[in-house]
Formats: sequence, structure tokens, C-alpha cells
Amino acid sequence: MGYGANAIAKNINFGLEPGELTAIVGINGIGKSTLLRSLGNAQPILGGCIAIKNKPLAAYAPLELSEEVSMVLTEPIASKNLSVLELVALGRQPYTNWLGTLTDIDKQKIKDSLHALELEELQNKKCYELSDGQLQRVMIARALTQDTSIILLDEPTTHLDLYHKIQILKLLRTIAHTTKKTVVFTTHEIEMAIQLCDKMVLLDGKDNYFGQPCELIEQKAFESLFPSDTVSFDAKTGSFRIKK
Ligand SMILES: Nc1ncnc2c1ncn2[C@@H]1O[C@H](COP(=O)(O)OP(=O)(O)OP(=O)(O)O)[C@@H](O)[C@H]1O
Repeated sequence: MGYGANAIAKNINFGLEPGELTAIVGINGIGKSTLLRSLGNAQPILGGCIAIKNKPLAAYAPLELSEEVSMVLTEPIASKNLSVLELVALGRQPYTNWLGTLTDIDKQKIKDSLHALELEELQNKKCYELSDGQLQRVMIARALTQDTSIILLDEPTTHLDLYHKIQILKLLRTIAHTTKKTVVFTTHEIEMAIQLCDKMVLLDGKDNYFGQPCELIEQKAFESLFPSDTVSFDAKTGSFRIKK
């Protein structure tokens, strides 16, 4: 994958199952967001193949793909003037007619998403009135309303405090496990990902590990992630230690 003729990462191989939460981790600039955008067909890959249900991404019509993959990206949303309810309802766009008329099924999906993300009380607030954590929940609710088999999220916990980071990641885990969707996100929260994810993709520019967190720990995948004179990885606790 990469930009123009410039490949920024290669030798990436993994397969994701329904009902699993997967984190893409790695150091700054290694290509986490590029991989996530490539998975969502938001940018072309330079070689290899990405397939959903054994069908290459390139073979999907845009509407068909929007029923399989929803994305929550980091760009600030242009539509902060919308209410929470209106923004979440936009998730139904692939399914509504050209007038955007919502059927009873659409309305039920919207209601279910607002409930799952505990947004009922905020539904009539404007998005510009929300905190970062609340807005992140709204964006996830919109993706959930789109009701795709795959949800991709770029750094969903950025700007959140520890409690709200954990809250969002636990929510993503619950969504994956209860709805059997494939949920993939990029993050710098490696220790939380080790504790909460079913699978991890570790981009290191060389081996690009993939597997369950415990398998990656066994393979010593985390040990050379950061310069060893600054940070070491403690395999027993699954956490990083600062070298003073
Ligand atoms: N639009 C673009 N055009 C050209 N190069 C880009 C573009 N976006 C990113 N890159 C380059 O691709 C590489 C990977 O960037 P990417 O944003 O995917 O990394 P990342 O792992 O998500 O980084 P971070 O943790 O800092 O968010 C970087 O070297 C970056 O400069």
C-alpha cells in the first residue's frame, strides 16, 4: 500500500472473522491509517488483494460496498449543525430512496444504535454541543446504523481520557461480539488493545505480525517496537516499562 509510486508498507497478510475486534497498532507514520483507508477502499492499494467474503474490493459497486463497510475517520465532521438524531440517521443513506425517506426498519435501526451507544438523552442536541467523547459515540452510532458487516475506525480514542478510552473500546468489543460484525480500529493504545482485542495487526515495517495478543506476546512482537534504551515490554503483564 502507499501513495502514487511510493510504497509505504508491504508484506501484510491477515484475515478477519465476523464477531472479532481487531486493533491495528504500530509507531507514528508506519501506515496504520493508510491500511485502514485501503481496507475501506478509500484509497487504492499498489499491489496484492483485499477481499470481502472472497470477492475483491475492486469488484464491489459503491452502493454494494457501502452495505458491507462503514468507516469512522478522524477528519472533523462538516455537519456539526445536525442534531445527534439527524447525524445517526445519515447511516441509513445507502438504504433509503432518493428522497431519503426512512422506513420502519430504518427507524428501528436508528433507535437501536442510539440505545447501544447510550445516546437517547442526547439525541436532540446539536453535534457542536457535544464533548469529544460524546461525538465519538455519535460517529460510532452512525456506523452501527449503516449496519454493515465491517466497521473500520481510525483512532477512535484520540483526545479521550483514560476512562472514556476504555469505555469506547469496551463498546467496540461488545458491538463485535454481540452483533457478529468485524470491527477494526487503529490505535496507539497498545496495552488496552492487548487486553481487549481478539486479534491485532502489528505493523513494524518488516514482519507485520497478525494474531491473538497472547500469540504476538509469545512471538516477542512488541519487544522491538520502540527503542530498547527508552521503553521495554514486560511480557508477564503485557505492558510497557519506561527505562529511567
Ligand atoms: N495523502 C498522503 N500522501 C502521501 N503520503 C502520505 C499521505 N498520507 C500519509 N502519507 C505518508 O504515509 C506514511 C504512513 O502514514 P499513516 O498516516 O498511514 O501512518 P500512521 O501509522 O497512521 O501514523 P500516525 O500514528 O502518526 O497517525 C507516512 O510516511 C505519511 O507521511
